Amino acid sequence: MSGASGANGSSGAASWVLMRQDDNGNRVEMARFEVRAEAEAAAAEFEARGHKQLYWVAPAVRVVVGAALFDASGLRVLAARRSAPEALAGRWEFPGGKVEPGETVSAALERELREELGVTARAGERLPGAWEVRPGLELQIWTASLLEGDPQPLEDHDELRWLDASTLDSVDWLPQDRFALPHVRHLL
Ligand SMILES: Nc1nc2c([nH]c(=O)n2[C@H]2C[C@H](O)[C@@H](COP(=O)(O)OP(=O)(O)OP(=O)(O)O)O2)c(=O)[nH]1
Repeated sequence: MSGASGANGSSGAASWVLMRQDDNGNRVEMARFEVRAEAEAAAAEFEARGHKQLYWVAPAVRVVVGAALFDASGLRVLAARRSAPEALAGRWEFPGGKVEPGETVSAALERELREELGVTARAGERLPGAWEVRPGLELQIWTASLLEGDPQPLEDHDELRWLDASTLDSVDWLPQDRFALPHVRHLL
């Protein structure tokens, strides 16, 4: 299958996935492709073998993980104000970033918090929901606990603010993040 980058997506450019659903309704990602026609050809090849599985091609979705980072008391969560790009500057978000190919979401969260805020944090659980940032990019929010360090706006942000249940709505959140606020509030 030329053009495939393997089930773990070793190529950052791969943007089409070949999916399979078996008799029990289980869906698995079989391979990733950079070129849609190659993914379609692979799907047709499998279909032609006449097994009972279903094969189809779908756009690969890349995850952006946002961290609902709680302080030691568990009563405050960190919001970060973006400094770039221009279209998003001034809006508030949960610190985080894109999951790299082959990286787990928890590892990406911990890496982004180290890079962006200079802290050591441990990823917790995923909150319900997923929101499209733009086609092919999906935002998930995960909880995180601060283990070490005092968060600083080292990259991508120009201000940080700890918010509690009474101030959670006081900043101008990015639209996708607003959907996650009820779940975050529930934990405060
Ligand atoms: N990090 C983060 N990004 C968000 C949130 N909500 C939201 O819409 N976004 C958008 C903003 C960006 O378009 C995109 C994430 O990009 P990013 O710039 O944070 O990712 P990154 O650190 O991996 O950046 P890069 O390496 O690709 O430059 O998702 C959020 O809560 N956290």
